[in-house]
Amino acid sequence: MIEIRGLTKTFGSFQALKGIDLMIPKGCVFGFVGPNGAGKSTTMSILATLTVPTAGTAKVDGFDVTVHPKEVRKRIGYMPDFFGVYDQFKTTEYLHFYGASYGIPKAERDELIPQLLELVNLSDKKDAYVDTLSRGMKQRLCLARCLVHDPDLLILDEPASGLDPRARIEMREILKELKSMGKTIIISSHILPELAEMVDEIGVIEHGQLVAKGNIADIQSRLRVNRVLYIRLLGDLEEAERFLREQPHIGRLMRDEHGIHVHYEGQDEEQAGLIRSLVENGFRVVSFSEAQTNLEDVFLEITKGGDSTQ
Ligand SMILES: Nc1ncnc2c1ncn2[C@@H]1O[C@H](COP(=O)(O)OP(=O)(O)OP(=O)(O)O)[C@@H](O)[C@H]1O
Repeated sequence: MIEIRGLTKTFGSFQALKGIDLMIPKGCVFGFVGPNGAGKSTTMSILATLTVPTAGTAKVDGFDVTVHPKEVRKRIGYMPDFFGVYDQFKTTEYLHFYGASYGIPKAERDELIPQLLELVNLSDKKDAYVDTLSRGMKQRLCLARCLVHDPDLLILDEPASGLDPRARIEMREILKELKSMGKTIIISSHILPELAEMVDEIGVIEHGQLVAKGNIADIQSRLRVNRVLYIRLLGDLEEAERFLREQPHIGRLMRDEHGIHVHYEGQDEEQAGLIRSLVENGFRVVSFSEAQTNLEDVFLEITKGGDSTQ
């Protein structure tokens, strides 16, 4: 559905995108993550045909965004990271306005708009003025607007930004429903653990370069994100800590009242050996557990710079 090759964008002498390659298959929900200013919005704006790339190509469903922008626009719904001001409109009028600009006849819109309002849980606000809606409601209305012409691809720039936890959950549920309708979705966000629950793949962008791509488990194993072990022990914890420091693959250690948190760089085999040597050396191990690393850890690991991203 999306085919990006060598995409570059410069603003004056500043290179916002430095040759991005990215393929996103049909039906995929793709999470685009990266720190502020990394180039997410610029990439999305190019896909939405609103920004012209300096070099490289971007295609949507086979159509090049610069050569066939009209074909691209028919196939995409774009939600920017700001909400335009249309405060004189009621929600229904707002959707009619967008529907009409896509050339959808009035009779069709009359049928479609209540369905869209229902999909985004705004049926009870159909006669409300847009400026009286809460931020979460405006975001959902904006999403409904993107769907008015039934596009195959949704480009959503930070749709959950500024929403409270309940509104974020509502947004997530709507996105799940859109996924089940077969839409391809590219979504950017800083709310990484939330993204993890709904995306099939993530791409991490930093300083205008794609530094990692794949499903979260793949990226974790490729980056060898450190495991964090928690070893609960009876007896002298200080002595256990000294012993652990001398073992291979041990990173940072942190002791609490009952045990020791260990940042561990070894694999399963070595980890099994570590348990054995603790026991063989007389340490009374009560439990040995492995904390799950989450997307937040992955993100920090990737964007800390250095060779971990290569
Ligand atoms: N029109 C412009 N003129 C000059 N610089 C720009 C322009 N648009 C974007 N930039 C710069 O390009 C870089 C990438 O911006 P972009 O908005 O794509 O980042 P982002 O990853 O979406 O960040 P955020 O998460 O803060 O929205 C930034 O350094 C930004 O200042």
